[in-house]
Formats: sequence, C-alpha cells, structure tokens
Amino acid sequence: MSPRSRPRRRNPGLVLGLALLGGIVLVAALAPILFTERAAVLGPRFAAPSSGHWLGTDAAGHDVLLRSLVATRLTLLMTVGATAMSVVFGVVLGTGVWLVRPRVREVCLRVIDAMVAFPGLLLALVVAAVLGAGGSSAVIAIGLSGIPYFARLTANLAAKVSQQEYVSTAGLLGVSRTRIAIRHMLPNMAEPLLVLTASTFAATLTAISALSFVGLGVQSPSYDWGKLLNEALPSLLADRPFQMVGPAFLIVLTGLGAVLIGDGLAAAANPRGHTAPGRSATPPAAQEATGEQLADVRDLWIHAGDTPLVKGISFGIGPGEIVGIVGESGSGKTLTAMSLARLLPDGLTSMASRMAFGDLDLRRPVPPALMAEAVSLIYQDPGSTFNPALRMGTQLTEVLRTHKRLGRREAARRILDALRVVHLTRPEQRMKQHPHELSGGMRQRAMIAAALSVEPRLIIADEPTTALDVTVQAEILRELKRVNREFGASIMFISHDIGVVRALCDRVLVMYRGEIVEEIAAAELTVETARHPYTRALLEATPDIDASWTPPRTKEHSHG
Ligand SMILES: Nc1ncnc2c1ncn2[C@@H]1O[C@H](COP(=O)(O)OP(=O)(O)OP(=O)(O)O)[C@@H](O)[C@H]1O
Repeated sequence: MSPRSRPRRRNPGLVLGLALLGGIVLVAALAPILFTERAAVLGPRFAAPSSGHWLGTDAAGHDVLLRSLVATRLTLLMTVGATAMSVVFGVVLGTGVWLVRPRVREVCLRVIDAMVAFPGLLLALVVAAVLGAGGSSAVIAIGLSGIPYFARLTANLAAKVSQQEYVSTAGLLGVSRTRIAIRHMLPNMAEPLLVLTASTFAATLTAISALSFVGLGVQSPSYDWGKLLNEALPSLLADRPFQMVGPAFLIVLTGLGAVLIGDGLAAAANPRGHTAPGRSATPPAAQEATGEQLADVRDLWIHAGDTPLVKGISFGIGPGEIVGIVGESGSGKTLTAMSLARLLPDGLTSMASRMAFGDLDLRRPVPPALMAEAVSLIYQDPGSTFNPALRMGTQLTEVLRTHKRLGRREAARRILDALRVVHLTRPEQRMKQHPHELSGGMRQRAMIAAALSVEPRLIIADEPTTALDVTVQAEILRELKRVNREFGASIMFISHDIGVVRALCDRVLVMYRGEIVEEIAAAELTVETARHPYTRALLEATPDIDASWTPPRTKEHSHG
C-alpha cells in the first residue's frame, strides 16, 4: 500500500493572516531603526493630514504616522511576552493537573474553572493597579489573566489524550508520567493549543492597548499603540479624529491577522479517520493447553464507586495457553483484562482474594519493568495505539530502550527482527514513517511486533482484528497463533467473533453482566455442547462459521 498522506487544502485565510502578521513584524523590525529620530522631530501642533504629515501631527507636533509605525515594535513585544506567559504557565499548569492524584486534580480543576469565570480584564486591572503603572506590569497583568484559559484547555485535552491507548501502553511500560506528558501528550494537543494561542494573541493585543489607553500601561517617554490612542483622546473630543487613525488601524490589522491565522489553523485541523470494521475469518485449529497456571485470579471484583462491574470472577491461564473471553458488550471483558495488566481506568477499584502472575502478586505494587516483561497489550484500533506525532521507529523502540536498557541501535535491530517476524514489508522504511502512513494491517502487525519484542509471557489481545478487513484479520490471527506456538507466549483473546474464538483459543470464558457464566473448551463452543443458556443464546445469535477453514496464504503487501 502506498503511503497515505493528508491532501493539502487551500487555506486563503491562513495565508492572508500570515501575510498580514508578516508585514507587521517587518514594520516592527525596521520602523524603529528608520524613523525613531524623525518621529521625535517637533513640527506644527495638531496639523491636519497633508503630504508632509500623512496622518497629521499630535499635541506636541510629532508626526502621527511615524510614531504609530515606531510604536509597533514595543506593542508587539509586549503582546508576544504576555501571550507567551499565558501559554507557558497555562500549559504547565494544565499538564501538571493531569500528573497529580485524582482528588487533588479535581480540586485544581474547580479552581481553574473559577478563575476562567472571573473577567480577565478586571483581573488584569487589579494586578496592574497593585504592581503600579508601567509596560512590564501590563505584560504581567495580561499574561496572568490568560493563564486559566490555557490551563483549562490543556487539562481538558490531557484528560482526553490520556485515554488513548498509546498513553496507557507507555504507562504500562513504566515510562514516567512527566515523560508521557512531554513526549506523548503535548505533541497531540498542539493543534488546539495553537488555535487558542492565535486568538489569545489578538485578545492580548487589545487588552495591553486598553491598559496603556487608561494610563496603566506604557509610560512616557516610551509609547505603544495604546499610549498613542490615549494621547489622541483630547483630539478626538475636539473633532480631530485623524490622530486616532494610525494606532487604531494597526491594532485592527494585527488583531485581524492573528484571528485569521487562528481560524486557518482550526480549519486545517483534521481529525484522524478510522478504518471501517469488518467481519473476521477463522485461523488454524487450536493447540493443547498445559495444566500449570501462569495467571491465577480468584474472586476478582471491580467497582465504580458502589456499583460492581465485575462480580467475583475466578479464572486461570496456563503457560502457552490461549484463553478466549466472549460475552455481550459491557459484560466486563476489557475490565477483566485491564485489571490483569494493572491498567484499570481512574475511578475504578479492584479487589481479589488472589491475583498472581507467575511469582508476582498483582494486588501489590509491581515494578513497571517487571510488568512490561510479563504482559503486552494489543488493542482493537491500531489507529489510536500509536502516537500520531512520532515516527514508528521511535515509539516501537521505546519499550526496549526503557526496560531492556538497550541502546538506540540494538533496540532498532531487535524491532526490525520482530517486524520481519510479523511479515511487515520494508521494515526499515516503516520505522521512518509516521503511523498514518501505514495501513491498519501494517500498524496492527507493528503493534504485535512491539508486543513480541519484549518477549512477554502473556499477550492480552482486546479485539485485535475488529477494525481490520477480512484478509488482514486472517493474517494477523495466524501471526498470533504462530507467536503462541513458536515463542510459547500465553494469549488472552477478547472477541465478539465466536468463530474466531473457537478456532484460535484453547479454552473460553463466557462473561455475562460481570460474571463468568461458563468456562468451556473452545472445541465445545457449539449450541449442542454449551451448558449455560446465555452461552447457547450467544451462539444462536452468531452466524455459523466453518471453524476448519484456513485463511489463504496471502502476502502482507498484497492487501496492506
Ligand atoms: N472507567 C469506567 N467507569 C465506569 N464504568 C466503566 C468504566 N469502564 C467500563 N465501565 C463499565 O463497566 C462495564 C464493563 O465494561 P467493559 O469495557 O469491560 O465491557 P466489555 O465486555 O469489554 O464491552 P465491549 O465488548 O463493548 O468492549 C460496562 O458496563 C462499562 O460501561
């Protein structure tokens, strides 16, 4: 499959905005060098516009146009300074909120909400009054008043991004929360933050000019656009409005440029698409399970507050065994698997009388490195498993570099080997590509390769093929089976597809409303042999698939 790239759309607003701001920046750079001296020359007072003074002169006889142009640099610097302060502190605060414990986070979010509700300009006026009149206090005041907006947006985005599977995976791998925030979360929040930065820039410009206009901002002999407006006020009241035109026009032009850039960025933002779900095919028949338990779970309860979601279930997984979990949506399959990987979502609690994985007691804290070697996860949607902002190679090797302490080269070599194992074509090239340049099947293979590269003892596959087309599903299932056979990894396989489960798994747990209602050998998963009425109902609701069918031996690149 050829790399899919996002088609470039025309965005005239963005181009116009960039051109406008580019022009203003040029004026800011050159005007003070070229015109500062001439702007200080005194001529006739209150002169009307003429060929000598295009916008007339002010009360002292200064050329209004030249002063407006010279004021551009100071105005822009102050606006950039205050905007940067809002962005940096807001983003740090918003991300920091995500890093603290849930209860503290809740309090912080309420405080941020209250600060957002407080009028920004009023806050700025209070701060400016406390700090005293002056350019720097205006910057601090306006910068401070913008922080809550960025903090709230960042916290909201962080909450959303933190639910993504690549963030959970990084957490499972023991990547520190700070590193996850910087490496995995911030790049994926950049787009909305840039849009807010552009509109905040426009609002900051107006607010800083307003502070100077009311006398709390820049003081003589310095001047910004707001100060020039302040000086022009008596002329406006005396019917000489032209003195206002220069600074007012430049404020509008700069603000317009920033708003157009913000709108252009928002229009260019394009959420990633998802592959349409399809039906799956059946892989070769299952192999025999061993008696000894790799994972042993007894009386596992998972609660959301007082509501039980998983109700006292017990099960085991033998070494090299493939255990399927089936059941209707919401029956607790994913939560059961996630508690085994110690990745329950925030707000849920689990208890068990025994929860052992080999020698590890999963009810106690387990070092992330040990956990990473014990369990690997393969999720349903290969689109959201990888961080779209990073190259495949960077994120695939992260596992090995974090936990096996391998160098960049050795980690890359191991991943390349693993990519070859899962028959991903041109692995060297794939390592340099971003996730969106790979097809769903390729990303799923890459995920399996990453899962294999740590040589885990258990692979949890949560509907790993649901989002893939039929041919790719067959290939992926065959890879899982091969990995199980050749590397001896146990697999916990969650699926809605009874046909696949029957063909791939050794044993099947049937879940219904948070309980395991039947545990059955995969071969007996038929309407005739199932004992529990719910299992029979589930089987009757599933179209019959010939479990002996073996998928055709297709090459990955023929469909990828
Ligand atoms: N973070 C959460 N907070 C509260 N309830 C939750 C949370 N996550 C899941 N649940 C609830 O727990 C129940 C079991 O969810 P789970 O995701 O394990 O179901 P599932 O069997 O995997 O469903 P599906 O097949 O649709 O993925 C559902 O009723 C779900 O709404």
